[in-house]
Amino acid sequence: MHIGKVITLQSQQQTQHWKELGSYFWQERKMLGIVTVSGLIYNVGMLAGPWFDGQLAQCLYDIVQGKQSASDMYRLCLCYLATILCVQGARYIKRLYVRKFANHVSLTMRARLYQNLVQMTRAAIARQDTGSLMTKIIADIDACVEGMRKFTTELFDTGVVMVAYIAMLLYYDWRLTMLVLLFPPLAYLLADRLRRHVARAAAQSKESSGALTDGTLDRLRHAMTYRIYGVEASEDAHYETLLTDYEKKRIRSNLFENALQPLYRSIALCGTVVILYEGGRNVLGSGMASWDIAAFSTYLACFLKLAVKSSHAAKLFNAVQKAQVSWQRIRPQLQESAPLTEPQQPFPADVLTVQDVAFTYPGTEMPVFRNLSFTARPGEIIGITGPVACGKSTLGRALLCESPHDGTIYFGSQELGNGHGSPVGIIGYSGHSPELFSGTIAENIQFGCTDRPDDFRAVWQAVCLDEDDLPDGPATRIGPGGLRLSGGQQARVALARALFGGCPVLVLDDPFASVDQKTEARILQHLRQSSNGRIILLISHRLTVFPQLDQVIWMQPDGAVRVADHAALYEQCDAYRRLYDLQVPQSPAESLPPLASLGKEADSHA
Ligand SMILES: Nc1ncnc2c1ncn2[C@@H]1O[C@H](COP(=O)(O)OP(=O)(O)OP(=O)(O)O)[C@@H](O)[C@H]1O
Repeated sequence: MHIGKVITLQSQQQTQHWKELGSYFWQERKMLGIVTVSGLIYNVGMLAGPWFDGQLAQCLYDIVQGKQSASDMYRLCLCYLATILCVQGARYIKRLYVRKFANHVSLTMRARLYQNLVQMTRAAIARQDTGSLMTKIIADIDACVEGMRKFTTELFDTGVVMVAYIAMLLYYDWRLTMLVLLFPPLAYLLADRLRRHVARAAAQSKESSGALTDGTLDRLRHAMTYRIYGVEASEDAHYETLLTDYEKKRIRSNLFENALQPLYRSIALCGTVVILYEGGRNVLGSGMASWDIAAFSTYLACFLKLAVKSSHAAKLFNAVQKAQVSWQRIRPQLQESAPLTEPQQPFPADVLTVQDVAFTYPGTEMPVFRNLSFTARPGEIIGITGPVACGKSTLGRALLCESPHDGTIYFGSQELGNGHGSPVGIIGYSGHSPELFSGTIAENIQFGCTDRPDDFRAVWQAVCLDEDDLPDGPATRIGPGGLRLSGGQQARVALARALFGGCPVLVLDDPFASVDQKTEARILQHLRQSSNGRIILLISHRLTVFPQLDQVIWMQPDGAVRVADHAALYEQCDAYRRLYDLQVPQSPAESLPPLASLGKEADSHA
């Protein structure tokens, strides 16, 4: 009963696989219609070749015997030529449309893959080696499409034509045909035996190619580090190992793929010996049938073509097997993905409510933090801090809801998605890496929001970029990854982009790590003045400005969290007090003016 269920489930899955694969054929049905018509003309027309060969041989014999003249031969040649032109024309159309079909399928698959990859969560991306992931998936798509192309081509070039050839052979001598047709199945049998090895060799070659891509990227990315630490030689030796492994596996895979073809062909061609003997007897009148030279010639030509075709069929099995293996691997990446949601801008300011949130990394037991509850009102700035590796960045990323967490996070009355990302346009994020694009500073800041040029100046000033000596101001080109800017400038451009984005909640992970304390205080003052009700969650190691914040989340290495304002935390939490005093020894908490009053001061100056 149990086994029965398993088999039913497997066959249902198999049917689903074929349905999904079949949908690609169905999408291209118009092209496949043209392929079918031209394929039938071409393949049925292929029978004309052996027939004309036989007729020409017979005509030559008759001319020698004086039964026919040279003009008969010319007429026959002209007919042959016209038939070849028609057949080859149909072949050209068929090939052209099979290629077009394969290209369309490849593009559809790549577009789906792209949609799925860009919608992968950060956690899922982090679990994969991007180099080998891309190499494997693209190679799998190519193998799958190649299998579909070969299948479509060979369905006509091999399938239809073989049926036609067999019919013709049977017509000439059915007993001899039954005998010689024993050989091609032997070639299939061998191909079937070897196909698993072929697929395995191809998979190993692909894996090795992925490892080599990763190795190359790693060697390039960390070239300077390897040089500084004197490990270049050992890294090069490791790279050499990868290269050798790739070479071995590639050769093995190529051997399996190409060297078997002549073997299949030789086996299929063994029937020729039998035809030469038995066919000769037929012509001499002592065989199983009575033949003239035309019949002998046509039969032999027909069989040779059939044998060559049957060796193609063996190769086709390998291609289809490879395509099946590739399809199973890429299928999850090719599922129809939800369309990307358009950002619903602007989301009005609202309250952020975090209730009993805990986060545990997949594969680990202990939560990085637990029981986190707080409410942030519009305009509030909330500091997040704690000892090294206590989970500050993890909390920042958890608020983006890309990985599943316990508890709930609400913005106003809307619950933010748990594990599939919060709706676009609510939470803005600026992480450790500035992720700048080559282009101008303005293009980086206005990224995705080019339709709001007026707000640009306010953001430019808020991050103190107006105080920097930039050669072309906002039009300064920053080079790939922003390499022409200092670390502090890169951090401020990334911050400006997050501010310009207009999300009502901003998570800023250590945005002031590369700026001096004066600039940090000034930026914070600007943020407060121009908040427009935006909630800012500020992750930082530096506590200098924390007395000015509305709330502080203190994270402990054991996963416990405390939420209070600076004064209360300073009073009640020894670890927080010690850290704060270490950084700001001479200034007790009360001595700093609250940030709200700084805003008012600035207003009154204005
Ligand atoms: N992808 C991950 N999978 C498993 N554990 C992780 C992952 N990322 C981080 N961690 C672990 O989670 C803990 C918190 O890391 P996190 O980067 O959030 O700390 P942090 O407080 O931001 O660190 P820092 O003070 O260095 O900025 C660390 O113990 C870290 O090893």
